[in-house]
Amino acid sequence: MNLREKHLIPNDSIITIAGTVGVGKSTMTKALANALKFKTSYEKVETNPYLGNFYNDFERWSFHLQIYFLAERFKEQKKIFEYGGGFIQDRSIYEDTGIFAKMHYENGTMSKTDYETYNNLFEAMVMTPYFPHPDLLIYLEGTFDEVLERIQLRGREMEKNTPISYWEEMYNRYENWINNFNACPILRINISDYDLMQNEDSVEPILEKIGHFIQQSRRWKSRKLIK
Ligand SMILES: Nc1ncnc2c1ncn2[C@@H]1O[C@H](COP(=O)(O)OP(=O)(O)O)[C@@H](O)[C@H]1O
Ligand SMILES: Nc1ncnc2c1ncn2[C@H]1C[C@H](O)[C@@H](COP(=O)(O)O)O1
Repeated sequence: MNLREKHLIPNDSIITIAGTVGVGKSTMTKALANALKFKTSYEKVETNPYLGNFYNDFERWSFHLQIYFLAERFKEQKKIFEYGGGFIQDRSIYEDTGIFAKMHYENGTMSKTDYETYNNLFEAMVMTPYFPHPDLLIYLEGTFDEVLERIQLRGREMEKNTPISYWEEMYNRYENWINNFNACPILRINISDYDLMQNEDSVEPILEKIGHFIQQSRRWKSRKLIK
């Protein structure tokens, strides 16, 4: 029996990993996909044509970057839908609007008109049959110092050169966002409770929780359909 069967995780599940920059989403995506033999949907950083410019000049590039991310994520959503699930997704589409676009608008680095255009597009895209809401959103959390250390260690120059206050504001916004999030079920995991770098088996307790959560939420959904 494989790990997916052992933990009763349906093979059409869609699991999305959320959390602030550097917290460990890509690393978790890879570990879960390996353990479950699921496909992955990554956020591509190296090939993003706007990201470097954006970090040099938020005001000039924030709208372009949001549109780019939205298009990329929508293509990924479509792919997940066409495959019929069985995916681990590195970052949710909800974070683009709920964290990044909002933060830049509220800080004056995205204009009101651009923000409204972006939000209208987002709403129109999410209201389509191509948009499967995940079975589960895994929210990774740690202390701000841990997150900052990981950003420094990973060493992307554009992120290292960004003021610490930017990461601190994002960290606080994430806390607030997750406390009010209700688009799909959430599993919160503290990054000090596992260590995928030292011990790959530390993913197993997480699989157990995932299985439990998805079983519960699918039962709840089917009861809602019967009613
Ligand atoms: N469980 C972990 N223990 C220690 N370091 C980790 C762990 N997960 C990720 N890291 C490290 O933290 C940094 C950021 O991780 P990454 O997965 O790229 O984060 P994200 O995708 O959330 O930006 C990387 O250098 C990665 O090797
Ligand atoms: N929607 C976004 N707006 C601005 N910046 C974003 C958005 N989504 C991701 N990013 C940035 C943040 C990081 O520099 C890279 C990759 O994020 P990570 O959390 O490391 O996967 O893209």
